[in-house]
Amino acid sequence: MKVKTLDELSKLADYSLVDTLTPDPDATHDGVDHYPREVFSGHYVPVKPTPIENPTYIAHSKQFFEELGFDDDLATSEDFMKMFSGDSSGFPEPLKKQGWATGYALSIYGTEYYEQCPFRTGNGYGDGRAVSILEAVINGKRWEMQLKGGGRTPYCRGADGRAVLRSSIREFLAQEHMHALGVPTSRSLTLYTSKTEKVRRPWFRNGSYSRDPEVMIEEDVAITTRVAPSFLRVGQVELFGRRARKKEHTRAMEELEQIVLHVIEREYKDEIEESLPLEQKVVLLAKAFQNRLTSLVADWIRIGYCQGNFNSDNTAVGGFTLDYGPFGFMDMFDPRYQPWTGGGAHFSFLNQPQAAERNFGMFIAALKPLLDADKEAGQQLEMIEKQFPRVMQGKMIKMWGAKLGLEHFDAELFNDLVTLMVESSVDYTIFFRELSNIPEDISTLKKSFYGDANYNEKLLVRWIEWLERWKTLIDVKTVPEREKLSQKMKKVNPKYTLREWFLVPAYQAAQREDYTLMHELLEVMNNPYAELSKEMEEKYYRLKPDELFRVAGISHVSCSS
Ligand SMILES: Nc1ncnc2c1ncn2[C@@H]1O[C@H](COP(=O)(O)OP(=O)(O)OP(=O)(O)O)[C@@H](O)[C@H]1O
Ligand SMILES: [Mg+2]
Repeated sequence: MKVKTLDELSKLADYSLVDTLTPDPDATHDGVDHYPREVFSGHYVPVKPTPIENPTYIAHSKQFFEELGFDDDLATSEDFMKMFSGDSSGFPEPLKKQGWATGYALSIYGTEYYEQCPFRTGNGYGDGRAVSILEAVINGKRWEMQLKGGGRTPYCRGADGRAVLRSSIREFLAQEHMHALGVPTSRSLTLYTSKTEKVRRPWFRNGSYSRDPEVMIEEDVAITTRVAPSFLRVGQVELFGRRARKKEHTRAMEELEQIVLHVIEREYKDEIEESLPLEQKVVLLAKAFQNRLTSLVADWIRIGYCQGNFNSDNTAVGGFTLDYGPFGFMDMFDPRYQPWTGGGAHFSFLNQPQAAERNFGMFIAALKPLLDADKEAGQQLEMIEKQFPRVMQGKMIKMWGAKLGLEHFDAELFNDLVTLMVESSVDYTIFFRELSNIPEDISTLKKSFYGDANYNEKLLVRWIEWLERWKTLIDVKTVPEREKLSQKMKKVNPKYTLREWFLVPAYQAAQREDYTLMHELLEVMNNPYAELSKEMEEKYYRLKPDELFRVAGISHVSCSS
């Protein structure tokens, strides 16, 4: 039975888990709480979303609707549209008219920060424009639904609480693409925009090469609803860990314990036995999260994804991708690829394992106060922390092995490949996809070369030698064996990734109310491993045109909101 109406959807609401948490004792009763203020305690602030004006439908994820059992017509029905564009006035029972926003702490590459909060205490930092409005159990699975751009909360830090159409389209498409790539992620439900409500954002002049934004532009606002088992972040656990460590208030330790048990219930229920004592649960949680986080980062690298802003508050404790802000899918292979001008080298492409380790370290630090009385558990936690590089390395080796179709990873072959890829300026996606065809010679691999590598005899000779060595290692003797390996490699080496220069014309057209490109991208990027039509191949399986390199807003972004 499909969910066809908001009434039917409301029957699936189940706030029983969020209701076990502690609301901010200073919160207003009506949820009208839209100015920056310090929130000293509690796990969330009840807050009403602010609807966008005259919401217009742009897209919903058909695939995700199908998975949830939602009828497609729901996405354009009046009351559903109202709900997911921020208007809670007409909600049927038992839906809550107030949503909730959560506070979190920030650390960047393993250092605690407080300055990002207007009060310099960390008490004003959290979901500034993300408002959760529903927790529902659908076909036995619990989902939280969150409006991004749903208006100001006490954590808005003076900003407008909105997301613009440009960034919302990027996020909407990227989430579904990531899922199709087989990488854990929050999902996209719907995307609505307003043609009358606008906000101003710093941006670049057309065709500019500037690293920093040069002008203020006016943009349409939009709301994407994202969906996940929870939106718990490392930064959130950190907030309570810091408060407990500093004994900031009498309930600080209790609130930390509550949030940690909540994390287990929401994200690790199947892996951690309910009846265990708290200390053991904490140790198992650390281990389980380490396992997920390391797999996630290896997956990002497999598909050429750089998160750009991999702070602890952008790290989901459930171990999935969250916050599609200044992200990017790499074109030309560069170990130091970083699409965000504000991001720095520590969050660059091949440094993501190290950044993950730092975030993991902050997670461990947040858990520590709970183990003060149990020395042995404390030591186990430290052991787990120390194991991070080894676990991460293991996942990386497995991933590179799979990308190369090798049973046993060969470090020398791999290192030589990285050197060659850098020296030849190779398109990351096209190279591995072409290699997955197990080519006779290097002629098809050359499709992935940018620049002059094609005319560099010495380099070509090295490529020929490298390919020969690779072939001896993959050891396929018969045609069926070769076909089998090729198919296997094509399942880990996508043909299509959501490059920024595909996104730009799609959101530009959307600003003119032309959504064809956006829908085409949704279709193509939902099938990233497939062989699609010749037309799609010519459009989306090709090198980035020369003239788009270094162009602001295409090769790098400054602001994502
Ligand atoms: N327009 C805005 N209004 C209010 N708060 C904002 C706005 N833009 C960003 N923020 C807040 O700034 C902080 C850091 O920004 P970041 O880009 O990580 O967040 P985001 O893209 O809004 O977040 P996320 O996807 O992680 O919820 C977040 O707390 C976010 O809520
Ligand atoms: Mg964020």
